[in-house]
Formats: sequence, C-alpha cells, structure tokens
Amino acid sequence: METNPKSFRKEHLAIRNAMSEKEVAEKSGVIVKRLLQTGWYQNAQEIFAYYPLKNEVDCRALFLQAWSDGKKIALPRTREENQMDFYYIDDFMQLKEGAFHVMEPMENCVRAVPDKQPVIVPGSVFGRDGSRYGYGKGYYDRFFAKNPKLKRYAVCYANQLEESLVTDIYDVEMHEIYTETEVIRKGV
Ligand SMILES: Nc1nc2c(c(=O)[nH]1)N(C=O)[C@@H](CNc1ccc(C(=O)N[C@@H](CCC(=O)O)C(=O)O)cc1)CN2
Ligand SMILES: Nc1ncnc2c1ncn2[C@@H]1O[C@H](COP(=O)(O)OP(=O)(O)OP(=O)(O)O)[C@@H](O)[C@H]1O
Repeated sequence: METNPKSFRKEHLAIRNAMSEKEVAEKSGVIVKRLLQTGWYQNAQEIFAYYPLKNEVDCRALFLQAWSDGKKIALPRTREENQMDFYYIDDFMQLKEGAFHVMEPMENCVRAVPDKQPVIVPGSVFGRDGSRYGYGKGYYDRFFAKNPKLKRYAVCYANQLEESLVTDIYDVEMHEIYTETEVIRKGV
C-alpha cells in the first residue's frame, strides 16, 4: 500500500467494493448494534446520517430503530460549491437519486438546522488518529468547518483502518470511529 492520499483512497475503495453483500450486511449489523448502545444515540433526539452508497456501512437498521424510538433522522443533500445540508426523512419513500447516484431527501423535506445532533460519517479510509478521507470532494470537511460543534462519529469496516493518514489543513478529525471489531475513541 502506498501512503499517497489519492492511491490510498482508491485502494481502499477497491477493497470495499470487493466485499460481498453478505459481508456488508453482517458487518453493518454489528456496527449498528454498537451505535445503538452508545449514550449519544440514546440521548439524541435527532441524528444526522447518510444513505448508503454501494458497499458503505449500511445504517438503515439504525434509522428504523431511531424512528421507532421517536428520534428524527436527517440525511444530506448536496448543493453548489461542494456544500451539503441535512433534511429530515421519516420514510425511505422520501428519497430520490441525486448527485453521484446518492439517494437524497426530496425537495419537500424540511431542512434540519445544525445544532447538537451527532453526525454518523462515512469515508473511504480512516486513521486511528481520527483522520479521514472521503471521496475527495470535501463535502464533510466543509460542513464540519461551518458546524464545528457537532460530534463526528465515523463508521467503517476494520479493513478501512490505517495507523494514520497524511492530512491537509481542511481535514476534520473524527471523535470516534466504529468498526465491526473495535471502537476508537479520541475523546473530546
Ligand atoms: N452515502 C453517502 N452520501 C453522501 C456522501 C458520502 O460520502 N456517502 N457525501 C460525502 O461527500 C456527499 C456526496 N458526495 C459524493 C461525492 C463523490 C462520490 C463518488 O465519487 N462516488 C463514486 C463511487 C465510489 C465508490 O464507492 O467506489 C462514484 O459515483 O463513482 C459520491 C458521493 C453527500 N452524501
Ligand atoms: N473548509 C474548506 N474550505 C475550502 N476548501 C476545502 C474545505 N475543506 C476541504 N476543502 C477542499 O476540498 C477538496 C477535497 O477535500 P478532501 O480531499 O479532504 O475531501 P474528502 O474529505 O476526502 O471528501 P468528502 O468529505 O467529500 O467525502 C480539497 O481540495 C480541499 O482542500
């Protein structure tokens, strides 16, 4: 493996895309169970998450549990200048395919104003130091730069973890990283 950011991202996306449906479902199930046990999940009234694309960790079971626990789920919709906003959905029917084939909340959904919601964050590769690479467009980095108080809870498979990543000044660190085999806590 190379440590050049671009090749790191590409190699890890290739590893993730090679996972079977069964592996994704099983590992995602373990990760969701861990998330549901956290104090932050239990105390949250609202959670910012994402709708899984390809083999990303699938947190849809958490949305269903959250809805039945009376919590709100908000998912991102991208807009100009690599920015994104979160919108509430209470049903998977309120999604439609948007940019990059991601399922996004429809136009009539209500925007969630960032306040204290925990954010479940996807990524292509993570460092044990809390570093993260996404798809290289900087959506999450821009969002967290604007909303630095929100807690950042990454989810990924153990095979997406490296010791550390070469980061730039815009890269925002994760507070915790949840995988199917371990949880990394940076504190804060
Ligand atoms: N599920 C999900 N939703 C998200 C993000 C994300 O990372 N995951 N985003 C965070 O930025 C924003 C969308 N940004 C994106 C930017 C680029 C690609 C992209 O290049 N996708 C590749 C597939 C890569 C792969 O998994 O192999 C493609 O379409 O070819 C996808 C989303 C907001 N919503
Ligand atoms: N807050 C910011 N303000 C201006 N430019 C930014 C900001 N955050 C990131 N960028 C720029 O956006 C580009 C992509 O950033 P980066 O490679 O860190 O994306 P990523 O975290 O992998 O992707 P994503 O968050 O979309 O999943 C880089 O050129 C970076 O310098």
